Amino acid sequence: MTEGGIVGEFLSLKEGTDADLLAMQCGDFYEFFADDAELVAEELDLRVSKKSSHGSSYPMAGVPLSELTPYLKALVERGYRVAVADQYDTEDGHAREITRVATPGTLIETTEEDARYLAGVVRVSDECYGLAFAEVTTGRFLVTRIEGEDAEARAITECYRYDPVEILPGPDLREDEDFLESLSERTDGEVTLHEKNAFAPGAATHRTREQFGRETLSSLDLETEGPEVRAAGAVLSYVEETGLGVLPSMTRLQPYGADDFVSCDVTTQRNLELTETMTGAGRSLFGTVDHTVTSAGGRLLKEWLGRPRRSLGELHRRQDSVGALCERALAREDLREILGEAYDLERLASRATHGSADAHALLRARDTLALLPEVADLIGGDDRLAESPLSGIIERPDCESAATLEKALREALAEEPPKTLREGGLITKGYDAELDELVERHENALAWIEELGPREKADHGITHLQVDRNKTDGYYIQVGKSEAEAVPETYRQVKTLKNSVRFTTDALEEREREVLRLEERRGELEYELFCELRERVADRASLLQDVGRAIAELDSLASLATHAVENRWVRPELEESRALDIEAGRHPVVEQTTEFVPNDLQLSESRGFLIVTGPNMSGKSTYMRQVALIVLLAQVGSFVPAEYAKIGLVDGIYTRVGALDELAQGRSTFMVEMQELSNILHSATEDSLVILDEVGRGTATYDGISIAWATTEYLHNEIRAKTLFATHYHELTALADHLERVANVHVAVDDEGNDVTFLRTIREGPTNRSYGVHVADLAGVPDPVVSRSDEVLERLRAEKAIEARGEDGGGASGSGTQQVVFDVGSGQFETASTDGGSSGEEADEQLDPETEAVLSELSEVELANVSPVELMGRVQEWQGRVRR
Ligand SMILES: Nc1ncnc2c1ncn2[C@@H]1O[C@H](COP(=O)(O)OP(=O)(O)OP(=O)(O)O)[C@@H](O)[C@H]1O
Repeated sequence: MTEGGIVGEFLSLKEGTDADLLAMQCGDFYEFFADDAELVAEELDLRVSKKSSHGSSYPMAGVPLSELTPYLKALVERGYRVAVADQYDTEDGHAREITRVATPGTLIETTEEDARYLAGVVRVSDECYGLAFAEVTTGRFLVTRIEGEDAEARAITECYRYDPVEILPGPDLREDEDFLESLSERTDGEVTLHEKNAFAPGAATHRTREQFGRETLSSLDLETEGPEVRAAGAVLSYVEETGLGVLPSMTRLQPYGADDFVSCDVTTQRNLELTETMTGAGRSLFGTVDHTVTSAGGRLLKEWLGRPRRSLGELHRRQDSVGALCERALAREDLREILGEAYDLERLASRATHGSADAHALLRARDTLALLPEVADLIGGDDRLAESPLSGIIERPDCESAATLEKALREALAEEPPKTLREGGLITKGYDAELDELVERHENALAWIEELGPREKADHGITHLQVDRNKTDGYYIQVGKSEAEAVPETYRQVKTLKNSVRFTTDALEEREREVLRLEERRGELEYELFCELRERVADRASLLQDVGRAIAELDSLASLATHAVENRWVRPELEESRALDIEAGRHPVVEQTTEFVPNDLQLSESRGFLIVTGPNMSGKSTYMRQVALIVLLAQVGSFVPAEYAKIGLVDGIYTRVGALDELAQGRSTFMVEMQELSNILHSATEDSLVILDEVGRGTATYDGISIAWATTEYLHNEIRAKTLFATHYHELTALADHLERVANVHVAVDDEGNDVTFLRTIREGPTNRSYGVHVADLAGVPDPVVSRSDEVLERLRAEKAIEARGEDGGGASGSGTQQVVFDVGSGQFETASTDGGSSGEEADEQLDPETEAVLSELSEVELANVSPVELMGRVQEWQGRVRR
């Protein structure tokens, strides 16, 4: 350190932290110096001034103490990690030390409704990952282990699901650029390289035990030193290191297993537009079904949509609750009205433990706790709701303790406290005897001063006299200039103004000192009492979290019920089977903006694979997504857009549809398509739902058909997953005749005359033609091109340049053209030239009679009855006849 003084102190503190910026308290301001000042000024539009220190001049930018929070938030949201150094008194002046580092994952002062997860990711081997997700604003703390061949992809999917704002990769991952790149493609999280030791098995286990209790790991069946525990330990150490003091709000370690939830990989979540649309425009599923009235409810509903469940019991519980709320419209509206008053208790709990909750925050906690009995009465007072699982939800938190805490807050807090914490006015009368006495003395002293003016006026006959107070002069008696001479001797002049003179007296000064002393003492005592109260609330963090969670759950369920009623959704029958039976199903998002044509779907043990054909734009994709979304909603516990639905539970939903966003990233569409296909073929099981839209389209036709063909066979024969496959390759429709569980459906169009009308109705069987040229016309392609396309199409149709051939060998016809036929029996393409006669149907038809006769004799030879010599003679004879 070369510089001394305040800037020297700043620079030396800065050197000791790996944060990007340092905000250092200097009296009533947090100051940034040198390069930091320039950068912060630029980012936040602050004024830069100059600070001279030890003969040099440095840029300086500052924000008042009370305004640090919004500035910190803005800097952190722009990706900076900001260290904060606070000032404290020492015997010979002040000293400063870094008390916390604000980073994306540990920013508690957020106003965003979305969860802000901090993730730890540990890799033990290619097939074993441990993950921890902590939300410092609510104290949630989840861990999971992912094992198996596709562990990496699934670990990334988990990260996508929680969309962490900050990620701490373990020691084995930080060098793996491919992994880090995938992570940054899939999430917006900042990657932070936290110290390697924090991930060490022993240290991490120790820390996790310290946080959640010694026995927690074994009671939760978590392996000591396991990868998820290592991730958890690292996250805890990071939160501690950033100095936020929110660790106490992390009260519960929640392990979860992949088997609890329906697998729904990143691609599928994006394709189905669960929480965001692919183009950024329009509504996502969440945007459509979200009617929650609290931010915690909204967060939970979003989480539910991203995490459909596999447990019939849990789903039935949610359905029963939604069902009861659907039936009781008035009670539902009352419930939503009460919940609408609730504040985010989970976040309040974190702010209390962090020490950043002010009196208004505690009042909000109090008011929200007070809603609990109201909600319980409402549910208990309605038979239908009372017998539903809703009553279990409201009884889950410890209502008695909640009432006690609410009472304590009611008895302590003043109704309209000031925003600041050190000026008094926070605590209500009757809470603390010492404070009451102080307040009384303070009020008496103030009353004495208040009465001083009228008293002096009366005693000394002065008309223009008033007693007032300001910052520089303190209390004073102000007398009009004309009467200034008439004041008694006890008055001492302190200031002369244009029209008046200010005086003080010994008695007033004494009272003033008393008032100031009492004010200071009152401020201190109230602050102490407030901090005690806040600590008491912080100690009950887990109670607040429970109540907050119950409110969020009720809100999400009421939201699902509201949407179901408003949109005539029905309760699906759920069962453990392979059935999927949907009558008059609709797309939950498209139905909001379109006169939607409902469609059915039937899948069963014997019919598990649908090939969906139909013209472009007819509605194939919409139909398939609608099916996937209905299944997903059913496994969230929601009602579904249909007249009737029976859903056999699935263990995963996999989709392969357009790849808009990947295109924007400049990757080859076909490559992406094949990677996605590969993921599906690796991950899907017999119990999964697979949606394939146009697989193989991005490459040459033959390659495309071959891949589509082989994929169908593999899904049908090996994986046996429930599948919907939309294709423009009509050749594939022939598969229905050959693969037992494959059936064809098509989207019907009415093409009477020259016009094509999309009927949007799904019918059994394959479509007989495509309507691409018509869509080109609709899209405004110039007329000459459209009419020429029509001509070319007619020719191609007449000549049947590509068509399928079944095992019976029928199907192809025509003459004089090159034929490409697909032999269903062999699964191979054959190219046949009708004049060349090398192979295929056309060649057969053109054989001359002599050759035909030879072939017929050949086929009749019974090898067992012919000697080799005789056979050679006959072959020689046949050759002679054919070669002629
Ligand atoms: N059942 C329906 N009722 C009303 N409108 C529908 C229905 N199905 C689809 N649509 C509308 O039809 C349009 C085309 O649908 P979609 O994209 O599903 O067609 P597609 O057959 O998959 O097209 P392509 O083959 O070109 O990908 C969309 O705008 C959609 O909103």
